[in-house]
Amino acid sequence: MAATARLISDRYGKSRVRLMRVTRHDSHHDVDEWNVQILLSGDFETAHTLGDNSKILPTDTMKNTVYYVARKSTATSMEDYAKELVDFLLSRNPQVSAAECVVESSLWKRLTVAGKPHPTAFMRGSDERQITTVARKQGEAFSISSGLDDLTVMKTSKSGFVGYIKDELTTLPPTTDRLFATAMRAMWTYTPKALAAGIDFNKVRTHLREAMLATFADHDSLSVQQTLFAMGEAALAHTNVISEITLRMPNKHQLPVDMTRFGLDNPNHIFVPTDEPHGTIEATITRA
Ligand SMILES: O=c1[nH]c(=O)c2[nH]c(=O)[nH]c2[nH]1
Repeated sequence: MAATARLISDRYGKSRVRLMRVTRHDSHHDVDEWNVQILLSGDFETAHTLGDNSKILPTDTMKNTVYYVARKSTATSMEDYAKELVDFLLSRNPQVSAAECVVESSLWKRLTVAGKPHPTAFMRGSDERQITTVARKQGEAFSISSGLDDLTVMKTSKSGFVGYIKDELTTLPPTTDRLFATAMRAMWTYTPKALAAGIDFNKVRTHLREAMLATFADHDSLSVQQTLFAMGEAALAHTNVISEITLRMPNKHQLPVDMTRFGLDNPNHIFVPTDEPHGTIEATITRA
């Protein structure tokens, strides 16, 4: 019988493989909590069309590989760990043409006990997650994007929004003094040149995060769009190891409460925090 359908693209793998890594130094321990996804592309057509699994590495084996490579690895960054995982899978599986690994790291902070950081006790940090996507095709170089998500920040000054389109559906009042709250996502792409030369991924991440947060705090914001661009510009100005950055900043509106009903004024004092609906502002920024 003639085929009635054709496979255009496919990949498969394991998602949400959770891993806690404890690095034991004599004086203290360090912990990393990672959520790993690994996806493979390659010669898998007959698995889809004929049910032939002879070229299929089971996703269960991929899950085991995540733990195996973590046990063997001495990588101090999730980027370097992900490179090892991708290389391990590519080198043992000629049927695989490309592998992509995404690692998301949750924050654990050292517990403070009697005013001192505890060497072996930790507290879950904020919702912020650190992210990396590491991919490689057989015989080619790595491509790596890293970033963070759900970094929730707010500023209570230097934010306004005026001069926008007004039509018969406009109800938003203009303001030169509002709260600006967001849970930002930022993903930046490393240049091939920097990747070939070697990168201290943890150091770059710390510095980019600080540069963006400093801009967020001090920027005289005429809109989320303008501040987002300024933050991306600051990140690019900070280091030449990245070529572009994509920022997404939901506008977590804080609505001033109408107090006139109670005979009170409200000089930007009492707000209702809202999660939804929220504005979504995103942009990708590169060097001019
Ligand atoms: O900074 C903002 N950008 C917008 O596009 C927008 N739209 C809106 O209703 N409020 C805001 N604020």
